[in-house]
Parts: sequence; C-alpha cells; structure tokens
Amino acid sequence: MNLPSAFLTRMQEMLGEEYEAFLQSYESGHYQSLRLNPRKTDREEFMEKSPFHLTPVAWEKNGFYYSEEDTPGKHPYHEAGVYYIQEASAMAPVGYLDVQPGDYVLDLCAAPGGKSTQIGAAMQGKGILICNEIHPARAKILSENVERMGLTNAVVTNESPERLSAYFPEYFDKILVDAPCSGEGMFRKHEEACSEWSPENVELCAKRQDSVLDEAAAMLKKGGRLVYSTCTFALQEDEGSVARFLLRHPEFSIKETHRYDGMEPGRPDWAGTEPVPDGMEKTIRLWPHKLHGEGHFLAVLEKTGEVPEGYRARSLYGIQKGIAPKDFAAWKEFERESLKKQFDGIFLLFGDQLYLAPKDMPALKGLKVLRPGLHLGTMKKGRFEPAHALALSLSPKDAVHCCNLSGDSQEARQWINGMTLSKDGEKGWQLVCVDGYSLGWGKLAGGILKNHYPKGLRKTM
Ligand SMILES: C[S@@+](CC[C@H](N)C(=O)[O-])C[C@H]1O[C@@H](n2cnc3c(N)ncnc32)[C@H](O)[C@@H]1O
Repeated sequence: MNLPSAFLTRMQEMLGEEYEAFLQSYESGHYQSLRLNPRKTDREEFMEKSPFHLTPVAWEKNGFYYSEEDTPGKHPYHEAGVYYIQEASAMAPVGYLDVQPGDYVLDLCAAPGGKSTQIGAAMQGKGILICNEIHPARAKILSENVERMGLTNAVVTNESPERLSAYFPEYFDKILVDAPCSGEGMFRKHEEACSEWSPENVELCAKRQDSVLDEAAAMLKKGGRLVYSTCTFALQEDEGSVARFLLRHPEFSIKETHRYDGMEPGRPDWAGTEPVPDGMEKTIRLWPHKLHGEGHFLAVLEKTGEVPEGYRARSLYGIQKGIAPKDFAAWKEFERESLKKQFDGIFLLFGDQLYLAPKDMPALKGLKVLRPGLHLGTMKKGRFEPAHALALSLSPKDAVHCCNLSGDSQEARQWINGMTLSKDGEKGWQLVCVDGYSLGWGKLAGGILKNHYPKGLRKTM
C-alpha cells in the first residue's frame, strides 16, 4: 500500500514507539463487520438463524465481525434490512450519544447512513430523527438506507448546516457530528482515500469542522449532548477541532465516559491551542493497532444549563400541519383490509405520495426534504398502493396476509430480481418476507403473486 510520505512522517512524530505497531496494522487484512437491526431481529434470534460466522464487537451490542468467506451484502437478509454492513470502530460514536426513545435527534453529516440507522434503532420509532446530508447524491443513498432499515420516525434532508440551524434554534436533545474529515482511517479499506489525502486537505477539513460544529452548537438544547467523531488520525482535526470548539464555546464541556478495552484517551498535547481546554484526555481514540477496527476519534460534549420545566423546542415554522382524514380515506381502507396495526401521526401528501410524519414534527417549509417520515404509499384513483418503505417497517404479525420465503431459497433471490411467484390464497396485498423478515409487497390475483419490489432496487443476488 502506498501511504503518503507526509502522512507517515506525521504519524511517526505522533506515535513514537508505537509507530511500528501502527504500520504493522496495514499489513494484516481488515476486519469486516455488520450491525444487526433490532427493529427486525435480536441477537439470540439471529444467532440461531445466521448463515454467517459471527463474533461480537465489544462496544456495540448488535455489532459482529463476520469471517472472510461470508458475503452478507449478497444475502436476501441485507435487502430486508436485517443488518447494516458497518465498520466496527464506526459503531462506537452512537453508543456515546445515549439516544433515548422520544428524543429529538439530529445526525448532521449522515450519509450513507450507518450511524443514522443505528440512532434510529435506539429510538424504537419514538421521537424525531432528522438525518441530514449536504451532498444530493449521497443524501439519496442515505434515504434508501433509512428505508431499508425500516425506520418510521426519520426525516431525511439535504441541507447545509447553516440553513438547518436557522430552522432549529436550541431544538435537539442530541446531535451527532460525524464530521467530513481527511479519512486517514479509510486508507486500509479504500486505497483511493490515500490519493485524495494531502496536508492541505487536512487543514481544509479542520476549518470545515469548525464551522459545522458551530452550527451544531446553536441547534443543541441547553443540557443537550453533542458527539463529534471522525475516521481520521490527524490531530488538527480530532483533538484540534475539539479544543478550538471549546475555546469558542465555553458553554460546552467534555463528558467523562467509559472507555472499552483497546480504546485510548485523546491527547491534550495534540490540541494545538493555547490554552489547552480542560478534559481533553476524556476524548477517545480508537487505533487500528490497539483494537479490531480501522480507527476513529470521538468526543462527548455537553452544553451547560437546563431547559426550564415544560420547555418545548420550537422550530422556525412550528409544528407541521397534517391533511384531513377525508384526504387519505383510501389509505384507511388499505389499513383496514391489509394491516393488523393502526398508524398514528401527521399524514402528509406530496403530490400523490402519502407520508406519515412523526408526532410533533417541525414544519420543514423551504428545506430540501427527501423523506418527511414513513412513506406509506401512493394515492391512486380510488385505491391505494403501499410503499416499499411501509413493508420494510412491518413485521409479519402486522400484515393480514404474508408470503414467507426461505432465506436460502432461489425464490427469495428471484423475488428481489422482480420475478412473480405462483401462490394460492385470497386476492389482495401480501407482505413478502424472508425467514420472517419483511422484504416488500406482492399482490395476489388468480394464483399469481405480482412482484411490487421497486424496479430501481431489483438486482441479481
Ligand atoms: C464521515 S461522513 C458521514 C458518515 C455517516 N455518518 C455514516 O455513518 O454513514 C461525513 C459526511 O459529511 C458530508 N459533508 C461534506 N461537507 C460537509 C459540510 N460542509 N457540512 C456538512 N456535511 C458535510 C459528506 O458528504 C459526508 O457524507
């Protein structure tokens, strides 16, 4: 591997005696891991079914390393959102965000969605999760992953931090800034990250992080928690960004947290500021030569103060108004005929697309929104066609009719590729599942189950 020489010189200066061990880590193959989706399965249930060889990741209860011969990305379970393939050290920051069901949470730099979907899982469908990504193409991938993982209370936006902060003054309980960074922890996994690296880019990333963090600070409630993380080792980012932030924002402090085996404290002598703020050793470094992961940095920051009793966060335009029940009567009929559960929240129509926004969702007028909540389906003339996102958010017990396919069958793979199936049964919508995990919709008529798997997602597996 051709590591940039300026990077190596800096790492040698930083690590001293440990440098050799760090270099050695590039010689061994990288660890591959996945995170189970607790909205779909739990550890015990999955361990029984799993066709993969799994060993646990210490800092994430749903995280597992899989072995080289496993290909979880090519299994129907992946399309059913049973897991998300995520680098193990990247699973660490969300645990430190301490998300609770009912929180208002912002994931400010969210694509492709590893951490957003992890946050969404912890929220158990309660509260509001805004997943934001500044780059349009990446925001689209984020939105697809939010759908695949069956999140019901997530809103996906494509905005700059500056524009968002005008809408959400002191609004969120928790904010994750998984910052755009120089990506030095990606060198082992993606060699092209090496060619994009330069000392100038490190400086540029550090500056960009300053402004992203300032916007995040403005959007956090008093007493709220901000987790800053990167996948780089550069001290101008990491400790440097945290130290500069604390000097600009004396209303924040670093929270003492538990470090798992192999995690190291951050280094006050790498802050690069005068003075060095208190508590820099409470930041956390994950090194590839100290644990099984590519490397990460994280800091848990808390905003001093408390919100007054009964404080209700207010966004720029207040709460989103929903449409009247008569305007979604076709959905109600579908719900009665095809579902065993009832949906509650703010119903919204975008053209003929019906969404269910989480309770108390802020009005997003003027923002670029890719997904204003759970996509329920399309209002067609006199009938309703359910959305893929709705299917992925359901479990078999929520649907009146299910068609369960076996995970190791050809049928499951063919279904994902758009094939129809022969099936007896009552006419109507069927929730198609793989080993009990929802995968999409089929419509049964005359012994044929018509495939409603979205054309854009069909693939040969
Ligand atoms: C490290 S990645 C996020 C990874 C993501 N959190 C995950 O777990 O899948 C950082 C993201 O920040 C976005 N970004 C780039 N410039 C930005 C800016 N000025 N403000 C906010 N986000 C930015 C990038 O497009 C990228 O998607």
